[in-house]
Amino acid sequence: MHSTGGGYKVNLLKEELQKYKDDENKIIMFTDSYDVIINGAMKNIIYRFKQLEARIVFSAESTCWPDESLAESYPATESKYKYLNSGGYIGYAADLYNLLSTAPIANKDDDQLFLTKLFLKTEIREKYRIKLDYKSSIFQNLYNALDDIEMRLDDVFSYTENNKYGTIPIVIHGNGRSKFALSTVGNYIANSWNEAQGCLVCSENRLQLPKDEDDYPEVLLAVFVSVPTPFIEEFFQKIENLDYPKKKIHLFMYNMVPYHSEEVDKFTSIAFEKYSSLKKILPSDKIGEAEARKLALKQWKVKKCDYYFNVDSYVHIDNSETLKRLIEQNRQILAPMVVRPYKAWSNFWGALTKEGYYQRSFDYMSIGYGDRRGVWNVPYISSAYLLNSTLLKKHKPNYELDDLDVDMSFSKNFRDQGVFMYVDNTVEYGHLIDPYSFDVKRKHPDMYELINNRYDWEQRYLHPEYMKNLDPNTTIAQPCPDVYWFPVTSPRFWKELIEIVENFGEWSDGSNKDERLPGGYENVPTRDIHMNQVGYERSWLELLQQYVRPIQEKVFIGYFHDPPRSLMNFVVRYRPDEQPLLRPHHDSSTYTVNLALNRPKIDYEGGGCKFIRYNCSVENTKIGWMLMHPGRLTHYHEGLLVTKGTRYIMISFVDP
Ligand SMILES: O=C(O)CCC(=O)C(=O)O
Ligand SMILES: [Fe+2]
Repeated sequence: MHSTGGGYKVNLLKEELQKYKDDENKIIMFTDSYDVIINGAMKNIIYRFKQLEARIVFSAESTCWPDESLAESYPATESKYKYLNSGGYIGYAADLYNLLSTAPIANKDDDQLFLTKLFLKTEIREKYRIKLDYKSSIFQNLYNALDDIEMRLDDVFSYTENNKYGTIPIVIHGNGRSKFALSTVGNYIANSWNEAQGCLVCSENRLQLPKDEDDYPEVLLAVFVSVPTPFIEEFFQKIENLDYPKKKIHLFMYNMVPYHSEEVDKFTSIAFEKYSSLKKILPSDKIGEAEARKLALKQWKVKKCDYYFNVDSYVHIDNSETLKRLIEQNRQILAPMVVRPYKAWSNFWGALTKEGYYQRSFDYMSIGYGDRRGVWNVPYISSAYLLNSTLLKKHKPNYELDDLDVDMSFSKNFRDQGVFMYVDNTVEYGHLIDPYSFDVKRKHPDMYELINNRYDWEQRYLHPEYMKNLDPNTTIAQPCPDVYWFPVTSPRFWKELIEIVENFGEWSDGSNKDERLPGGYENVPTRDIHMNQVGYERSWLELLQQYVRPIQEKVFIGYFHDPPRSLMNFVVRYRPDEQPLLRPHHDSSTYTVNLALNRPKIDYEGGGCKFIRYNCSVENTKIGWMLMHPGRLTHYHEGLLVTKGTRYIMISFVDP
């Protein structure tokens, strides 16, 4: 407002001041409004004004604007905030009226320039005892001052402290390019959030969904599969689980990844009957993402839906209440906060660099980790968000701004229009998948996601009972002396691991000659496929480190080796007509792990592992359960004869 048009503010104020032009005791404060937050009581403002011993006080800032050349005419001061800012001032009515009447100002003129020129005239300055608020006792202009201020949160009152001058300013002004900093501060001050009660504004202006589901607002649910995404089955399952009447949802399904066609079809063929309508864009339609997003918005209008709920394929909506809660929160643009588990990557930014890219805000981690909960005004959201159709009256989403990608365009478009975007972490809504290194050329690529998407990998591939192993009260089973036995992987893991190796298919020939080994010789050969042949070595070693090592430390006490080292990790295949058994031997390992990948008496007959020194065999091996035993000296062992079918096991020689 400082540029053309600021003069209008002065003229309006002057007109209003007419009423009090002779009042020498009435105190009047003027502030801008759309970029100002007042965080304190009137009596405190008056108290501080009186302490400044002036008739008129202007707010001060560190940049001389709009006419830099006036800087040298300013009175000398130690303060960093040397220059007048016209966004806030306070004074006695009569003095203010007379000051503003000293000279005329056109509506289109710059108010800051006008007031600066008055201030710079010594006789006027002295006549009205005009001072600048050098220490931000009342006014804090945020531009170029963000390093001077710090958010202070206490049990009842949140405030910004000016560290440079030890003051607690009351009128906070997001001047110039500090608008987003003001929004950040505004998440806390003016009774928005405090330490004791958390978010105070979250319960304001909420919307109550109707009792009868038939009266629920209609939602355009736009699902975007734009990149190959791990754990897409679970993604669709969670969409399906959303607790919202499907007949009130119009579905827009965009898929541009041929690999996901099957899952998308599976989902939409069921969705087709349940949802109010379905529009589907397939890879063969050859429609780019930005274009598709435009079509989705169009569909929103065609179907006249009250809301637009965007969910990208790498957002798992774990909380089935999400859609309802977002609607109830009643904002124009609201994103459920989602974060990559164990990482700091989320679907919002707390602050922006000058160039408009990501910057970590002072509260980013507290919000991301959920230490602070609320509904936060932020400069960037993506991936999952609810738009209210009231937005469309004045504003249009735009996914194609300048050369920016769709997400950057989306947020920048609203920032530029001054529309606030919020992210909600009042509860857990879900989490983000990291699609970055997902390689769909592999067989069962999700199996390879232990490192990048550990949380989801565990949900799908870790044995449901695994965690119990770690409970100090759980004794690990010991079918033979110093042979431990525990569940590690889920049924799906063994099924897919077998399919990975069988799909690869290049089983060793079972002879002593083995080109895959450094010496080229295997003393006790098996028919096997090594994990490095199917690209699974890194994942498997991670599995050993994350899930096997803790149990090793529990049962073989005093032995620590982190990470476990293992050069030989392989799936063994026993068949009556191929290699049906393995003769007695020692392993070249400190300890060996032996994971059963299929079921005795169902998938094969015979088989098992016998520990000769103890005359003890484990034949009733359990799928997904792992045997762990010392490799040498005491645990001389053999693989027992398989008489029918195929037996698969996964072996590692740990710390050879
Ligand atoms: O068949 C078994 O369970 C034992 C396999 C084994 O000892 C090995 O591969 O070294
Ligand atoms: Fe062995």
